[in-house]
Amino acid sequence: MEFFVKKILVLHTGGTIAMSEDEHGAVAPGAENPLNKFSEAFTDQLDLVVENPFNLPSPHMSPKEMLSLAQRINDAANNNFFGVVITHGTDTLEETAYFLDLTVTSDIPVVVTGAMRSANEIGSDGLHNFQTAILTAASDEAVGKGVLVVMNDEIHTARYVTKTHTTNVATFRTPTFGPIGLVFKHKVRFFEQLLRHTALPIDHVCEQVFLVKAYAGMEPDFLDFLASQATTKGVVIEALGAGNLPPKVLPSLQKLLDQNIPVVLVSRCFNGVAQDVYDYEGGGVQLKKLGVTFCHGLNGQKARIKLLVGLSAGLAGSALKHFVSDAVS
Ligand SMILES: NC(=O)C[C@H](N)C(=O)O
Repeated sequence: MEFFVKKILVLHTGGTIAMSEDEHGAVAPGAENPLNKFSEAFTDQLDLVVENPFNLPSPHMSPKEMLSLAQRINDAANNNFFGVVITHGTDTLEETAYFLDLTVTSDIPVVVTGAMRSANEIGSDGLHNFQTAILTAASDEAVGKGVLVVMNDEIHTARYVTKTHTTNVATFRTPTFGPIGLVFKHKVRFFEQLLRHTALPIDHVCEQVFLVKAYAGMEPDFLDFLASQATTKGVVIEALGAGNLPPKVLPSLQKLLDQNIPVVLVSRCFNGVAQDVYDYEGGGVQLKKLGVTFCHGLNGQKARIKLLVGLSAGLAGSALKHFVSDAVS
C-alpha cells in the first residue's frame, strides 16, 4: 500500500508565538520568526509547507489581512493540502479564526494557535501549541469541524472561543458550551460536534462596522455620532444582561435604523444568549420591535465580524438579519 504523506500549509502571521523577550523583559518581534527553526520537526510524517504572509502583533491585524488568509486557504484546499495551521497573536486570534470560519469554503481542517509566553521565556507555550495544532490539522477527525482554535491542549470552535485572561496560558475558553475536543500526548480526540453553517465567500471587506459597549448611565452621544457619519455601515451593541439598554439611547437607535444601518445586539455578559425578555422602556421586547437584530450566542467582537462578512457579501434587509441573528446559519 502506498504511504500517503499529508500536506499541511503553515501560515505564520506573528504574535507572541513569533516574539522573544529582551534582557529587560520587554517582548517584541525580531527579524526572524523563531518557529521557522522547527519547520523540519514533522517532515518524516507530514509534508509541511511554511509561509510567512506577515509578522504582525495581532492588535495590528485587520479584516484585510484576514481576507488574504481566507483566500490563501481556499486556494490551498484546491491544491491538495490536507489541512492548514495558522499561528497568530492571541489578542485578536478569535476574530481572525471566526472570520475564516465564515469565509473559508472548504471542509479541510483549519487550526489557529498562538502563545502567551514568547519563544525564549521559561515555560514558553509556543512550540507545544504549534505542535498540537499541526497534530490537529493532520487528523482525519478534524475534517468538516469548521475553524478550530488549539491552545493549551484544548480544541475550541472558532465560533465560541474567547480570550479570557491577559497572561495565563489557559486563557482561551468557550463560555456556555466548553471545548469540543482535547489533544492527548500523540492523539486528537473530539467529544462534540458543532452545527455547521454554509460559508460566505467574499472578495472585499467593508470595515465601517462599529462595536459599542453599553453601561449604566450610557448617554446617546456616541451612537448619535455614528448615526451622523455617512460612512457607518453597521453597529453592534454589547447590551446589558439578557439584552436591554438605557432608555436614553432609543432615539439614537431609531436614527440609525431609519437610515437602514443594521443595529445588532449581543449581551455584555460572559455566558448566555441575548433575548427579547423584558418589556420595560429600553428592554429587549421594545428593542426588537424597533428593528434591532438579536444575535444569538456570539460575543460582541464576533457579532461584529459576522455583520461585517454579511455586509461584505452584499446581504441586506431580512437576509442579513437572518444571517446575523443565528450563530448557526
Ligand atoms: N499572546 C499574544 O500573542 C499577545 C500579543 N499582544 C498579540 O496578540 O500579538
